[in-house]
Amino acid sequence: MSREIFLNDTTLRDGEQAAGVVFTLAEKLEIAESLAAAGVPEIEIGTPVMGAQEIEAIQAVIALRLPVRLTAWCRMTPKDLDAAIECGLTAVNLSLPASDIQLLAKLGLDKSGALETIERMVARAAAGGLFVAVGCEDASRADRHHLGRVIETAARAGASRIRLADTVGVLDPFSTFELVAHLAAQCPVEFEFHGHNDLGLAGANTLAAIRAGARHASVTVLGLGERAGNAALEEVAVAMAVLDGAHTGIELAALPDLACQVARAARRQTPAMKPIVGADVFSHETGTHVAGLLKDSLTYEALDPALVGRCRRIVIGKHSGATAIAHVLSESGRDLDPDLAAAMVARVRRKATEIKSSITAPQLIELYDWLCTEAAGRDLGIE
Ligand SMILES: CC(=O)SCCNC(=O)CCNC(=O)[C@H](O)C(C)(C)COP(=O)(O)OP(=O)(O)OC[C@H]1O[C@@H](n2cnc3c(N)ncnc32)[C@H](O)[C@@H]1OP(=O)(O)O
Ligand SMILES: O=C(O)CCC(=O)C(=O)O
Repeated sequence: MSREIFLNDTTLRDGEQAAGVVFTLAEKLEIAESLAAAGVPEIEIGTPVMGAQEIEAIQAVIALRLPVRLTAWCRMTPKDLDAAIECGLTAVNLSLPASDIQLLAKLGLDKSGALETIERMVARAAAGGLFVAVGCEDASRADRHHLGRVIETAARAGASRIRLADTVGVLDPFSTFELVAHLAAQCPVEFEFHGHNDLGLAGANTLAAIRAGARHASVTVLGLGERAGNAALEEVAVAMAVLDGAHTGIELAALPDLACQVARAARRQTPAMKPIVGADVFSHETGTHVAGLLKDSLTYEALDPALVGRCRRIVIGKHSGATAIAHVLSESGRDLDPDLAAAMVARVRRKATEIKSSITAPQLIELYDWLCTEAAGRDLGIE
């Protein structure tokens, strides 16, 4: 992909909206520093109108003078905008629902009222010298004609970017591609996609949006965010690198540590099979896979673990074959006698079934030593 793509991180805003998640001031500062060090170009750091504590945190992040754009989420109201200005922010995401259901039920506003609000509030923010992104909340359920008019109105009033949000996560990659291609083509300013993961599609939808023309995408570390979360920074950045050869400026090898840091601060467990950063995603147990991998790692790996600062792990367990077992034994200087291979595989399988787990290297050595002792006993005629 030749276009430059910007992955804008909203861990500190949408990520912290995940139920029960609270970052301390110190954690916010550390996360912001790590995001910047990892090459994230823009961080949405909070919601100024939440009050003094949030404003203090936003000001503290600003004071770090990180080499990134800092933005904050604001409802499209003077009160929210003033709170952002009080923080000293120079960029804001001014958000207004785009769908009828949200406009009417939440705000009691019709479409023309929404357009008037956008015109008035964007002009006000832009006149104050702010970089203005307009967030179209629930855009994926909005009327397309209205979305076109939102884009036109916001751009005319001085917005520099439009953010299309799939707020309740109802798009799929096909509908995302089609919608973004349609809107980005008529958008005279930058275009951002903000996906949610309610159907497990946020990452895929984000890639589809980028391929359809979005130059910006919202992401969060680990996909932390409202309900099922957002598109995960680590998944989108790595998928773009591996599938499209695209460079987002993100330091891929920094992502696992960043994920640990955010998981700790969020007090969330990272699932072992979470792509890129989960404990087991570069671990291989299955016999045929390990036999293939030992010949050429491309047989069973989408990416080289080293790309993201990780290591491949061969695990011995219920599904191991003789090649894997011989390989692990060789690491402790033991040669698996070909005559004992089938018996060793059977013992490993029995042991793994018994303990319902994988087998550690010391356990494997113990099994092998017993087998050798038994075999030697048989050779000597001792039963
Ligand atoms: C999809 C998203 O994630 S968008 C991001 C949402 N972020 C947040 O909500 C941040 C955390 N929220 C809060 O701290 C609080 O809800 C606050 C400070 C924003 C508002 O607090 P309160 O004044 O107590 O309002 P409350 O939460 O009860 O209701 C939300 C109000 O915002 C209004 N509102 C919601 N979205 C918008 C919008 N985009 N533009 C203008 N007004 C809006 C609602 O109509 C409602 O107003 P009402 O009280 O007149 O009915
Ligand atoms: O307002 C926006 O830009 C996006 C807000 C959001 O987090 C969402 O709609 O999911």
